[in-house]
Formats: sequence, structure tokens, C-alpha cells
Amino acid sequence: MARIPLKQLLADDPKKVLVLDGGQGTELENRGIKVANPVWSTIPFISESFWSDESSANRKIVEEMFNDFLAAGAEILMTITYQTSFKSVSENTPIKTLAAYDNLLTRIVDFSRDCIGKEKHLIGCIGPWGAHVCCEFTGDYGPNPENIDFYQYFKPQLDNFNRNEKLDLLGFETIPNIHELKAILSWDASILSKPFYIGLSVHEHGVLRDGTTMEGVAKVIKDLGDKINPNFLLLGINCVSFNQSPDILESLHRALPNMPLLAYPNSGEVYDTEKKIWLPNSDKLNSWDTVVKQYIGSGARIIGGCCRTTPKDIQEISAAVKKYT
Ligand code: MET
Ligand SMILES: [Zn+2]
Repeated sequence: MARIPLKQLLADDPKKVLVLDGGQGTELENRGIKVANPVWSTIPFISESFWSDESSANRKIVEEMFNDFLAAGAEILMTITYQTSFKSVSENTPIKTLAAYDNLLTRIVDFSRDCIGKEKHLIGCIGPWGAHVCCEFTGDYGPNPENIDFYQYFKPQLDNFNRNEKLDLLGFETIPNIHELKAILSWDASILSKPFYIGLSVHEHGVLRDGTTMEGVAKVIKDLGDKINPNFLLLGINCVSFNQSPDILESLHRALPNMPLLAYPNSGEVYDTEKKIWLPNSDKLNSWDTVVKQYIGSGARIIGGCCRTTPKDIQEISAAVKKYT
């Protein structure tokens, strides 16, 4: 295999910082794919013509998006599978059986690998439990979040991704609730057999969306001690406020000084949940150059962008990573 396993890559060169791609769902939307539906950015992959017709318009859009992120300097990219859990897909699309679902995931990973080539690292993206009920930004998982069977929810996607050699890393993204974090971290290497990271959905005031402090998050990890799954490679934040993200990452670093971190915030625009539109943020405090410098100072090893970030953002991130490493 041409690619160095990520665990080794991060350990061998303690200064190496990998540039991640940008916000794929919103970027597909920018490029004309209508993603407003229950499976969000999974939608182009649901129609058979995406697979049968190599000149399909959506196929071209997705290929071009990957190309543009690569040209901007992305070294590690994600599959577009944020809202592709078996529950979301089987309840909202004609794909109903586990066999058909496995076929869908395998096709998406194959296609993504073909788009990025053999050299780049590929992340199997896994959205949070909250994504299928749209509460990843409130963290409100109902009155008994401790009783949610998170494993049952994630299992079909995990089983498929675990056995796919084309994926280098699994990414649990936008995790807003401490019970979900605890559940993921309770799974051993027989359940999570590939390297993985967890991206937290953090409020601009610096707490997990459900109110847990970063010290509280750190305690869960410290309490696991050496029982922690050896495949747990990085912890970080995603889909968080651009302005607050350096401070949030720093607080995570203070609480867990030896943990490799990752950060991929939003563009700086702000989502108006009532009007369902993105508003420009006239108070954008910093440039990517400044925030990337701060992330690296706080132990970030993977840096990219989440919602509304484009190849232009990735280009700026890439330049800053080169400058500060
Ligand atoms: N990686 C995902 C995407 O941009 C993250 C979404 S956060 C709501 O498609
Ligand atoms: Zn996002």
C-alpha cells in the first residue's frame, strides 16, 4: 500500500499536520445539488443513474468537488456519508435491505477512492446519532440519552467501513452529547477495528452542545485509562464557530495535553435556523492564517473546514499549515 498508516505517520513525524478537505454537503449545494432532504448530501448517490451513467451531471459535480479540494492542497479527504446511516437511508430512500445498503456504501467508498487516487488518505465519515433527528446542534437527545442504543444505530455503517481497505480512518463527526461520546469510547477494537477520530459539536461558549465542559469530556477519556481503544487516534471539534474555535481547541488541549487534536470549523458565516439561510458574519475576527497558527500551537494534527468552507478556504489553510510546520 502506498499510503503510510495514519497512526504511524502521526507518530513518526510529530510536526506533521495534515490538511483536510472542506464542507462537502454545503459545497455540493453551492454547485447545484439540492441537498435539502432527510439524507442530505447522500442524495446524489441514491439515484441509479449516478452509477450507471458516467456522464451524469451529479457525478461530474462530485468529481469536480474532490478535484478542487485536492488542487487546494487537501491531503486527507472524506466520503460524503454524513447522513448515510442504515436508519436514515432505509427509512427515507428505496434502499431497504442491509445488502442493498452495503452495496451503496461500498460504491461510495470505491468512487471516492477513485476520485482522490491511491496516495491520499480517505476518511469514512459517520455523522452523529442526532443527525437523523436533526439535533446535532442542540445536543438534546431526549429525556434518557443513556438508554439510546447507539451501537445498534451505528453498527451497519461501522461493519461496512471497518472491512473496507480503501478507508484509512473513520471519522465520527459533530458529536453533541456526552452519552454518545461515552458509547463510542466504550467500544473496543473488535467493534471499532480501524483508526478513528471523534469531532465534537461544541457551543460557541465552549461547552459540548449538551452543556458538558471540556474538562468533563476529558474526564471520560482519562477515566478509561489504558482500557481506551488503541484505534482512538484523535479528538477534536468540527462544525463549530470559526471565531471561537481557537479558544475551544485550546481548552481541549489544556484538559488533554497529550491527545492529538483535529479542528475543522465552519466558514465564519452563521446559520439562521428559522429562515434556513446562511448569513455573512461581519464580525469574522481572524484569518485562517491566525486560527491555523493557534490550532497548531494547541496540538492540532489535522486541520480543515466544515460547513460553508470551500476550496478557497482549504487553499488558505494549506498555505498556513506550510508556514507554521
Ligand atoms: N463532513 C460533513 C460535510 O460537510 C460535515 C457536516 S457537519 C453538519 O458534509
Ligand atoms: Zn458542518
